[in-house]
Amino acid sequence: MKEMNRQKMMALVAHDNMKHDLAEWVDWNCEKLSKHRIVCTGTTGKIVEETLLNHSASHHYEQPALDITRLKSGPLGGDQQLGALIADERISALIFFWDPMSAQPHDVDVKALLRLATLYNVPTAVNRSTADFLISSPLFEEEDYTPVVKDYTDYIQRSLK
Ligand SMILES: O=C(CO)COP(=O)(O)O
Repeated sequence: MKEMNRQKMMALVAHDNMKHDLAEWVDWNCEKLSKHRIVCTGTTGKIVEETLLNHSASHHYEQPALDITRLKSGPLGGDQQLGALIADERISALIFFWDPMSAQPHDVDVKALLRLATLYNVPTAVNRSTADFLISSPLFEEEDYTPVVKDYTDYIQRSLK
């Protein structure tokens, strides 16, 4: 079932060398992000939550109740859990700062996550500039915009000899 656009389900993930970048981006976009539900892989989620809470404390305003779901850590299955949410069409956007300079033990899971995001036409940002474009797009706030998922009926009903 699709999530209501009014409150999106934003998936945020970063590899270890990119977590600092993601934390800065989250800090910068705190007010926009806090309005939405957030789902993260385990360690990323801890940093995202801390960043959002620190932001409101240091800017002296009351943070709206955060809705952050922390999945398992990526290498322990978190990428796959997130992939399952994408396959269920529950993710509105994926911000995934993957590390282009380090091999990951769960590289196949990373690839699978990015593949499903592409398959299900999930708006996906894999670096900060694209994440900036995504979150500042008028379509991001558009309640009626729903990415079209290709119709795979022919594939599902293909005849197998
Ligand atoms: O490995 C990851 C994405 O592939 C991220 O996992 P963590 O957020 O648990 O570090």
